[in-house]
Amino acid sequence: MNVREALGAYFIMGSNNANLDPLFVLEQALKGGITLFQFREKGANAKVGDEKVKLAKDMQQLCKQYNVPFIVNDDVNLAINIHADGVHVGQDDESAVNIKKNCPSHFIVGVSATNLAEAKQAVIDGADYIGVGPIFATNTKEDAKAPIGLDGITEIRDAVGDIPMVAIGGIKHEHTPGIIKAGADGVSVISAISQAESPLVAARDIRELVDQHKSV
Ligand SMILES: Cc1ncc(COP(=O)(O)OP(=O)(O)O)c(N)n1
Ligand SMILES: Cc1nc(C(=O)O)sc1CCOP(=O)(O)O
Ligand SMILES: [Mg+2]
Repeated sequence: MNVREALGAYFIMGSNNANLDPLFVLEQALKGGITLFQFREKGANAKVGDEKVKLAKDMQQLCKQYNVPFIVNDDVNLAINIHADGVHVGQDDESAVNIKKNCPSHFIVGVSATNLAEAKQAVIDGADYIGVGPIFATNTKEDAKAPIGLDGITEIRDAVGDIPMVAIGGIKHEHTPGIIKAGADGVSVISAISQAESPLVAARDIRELVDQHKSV
């Protein structure tokens, strides 16, 4: 997998993020052209145990049909057990160093960074990509840090070289050109697609802007 390309239109969702059937929403997003999907099942009433595994597998199957890589948030064991394409971990999750040590080499490990120091450390730890944010204020993640804005993206890009990097937090489709111009390889969204009147149109709008503004 070309990670930088995959980061272009990166959709994240769990059952809590959509008012409609999450599998319907995911299929709409896939039809709209998302390039990567992260299964993030957390928050109040999040599915656990067998129900979580079933939803993950159903979503993974859909992603396979559309040839879109499937990443699991936080839950490294789940990612390994269902043969996901990778895992995304934050500062309070299992360390990238451990995951890299114990997982096959094709397994993609994404790491969150909310500031320059965390971004530099993620590179040292061997992250395959970094997720930087929040760029703007967001209501989707309760424990989100203070927004770093577009300048925050550029500051991190200038310091970390060319590691694949995606921006996250409060992003709407119209932010895409500015985010890519600031130095990110793509945009990562939850509500901009999952809460949209048409997830398909929302995904398509983001994908088109990514394709217009991304140089690779
Ligand atoms: C692409 C991407 N970037 C950042 C995050 C946030 O990860 P984390 O800080 O571990 O927070 P949770 O998502 O686990 O609440 C992400 N999931 N994806
Ligand atoms: C999952 C997540 N991580 C963030 C971070 O800053 O690391 S912000 C965030 C929520 C993104 O949701 P929305 O696109 O609806 O704002
Ligand atoms: Mg996490």
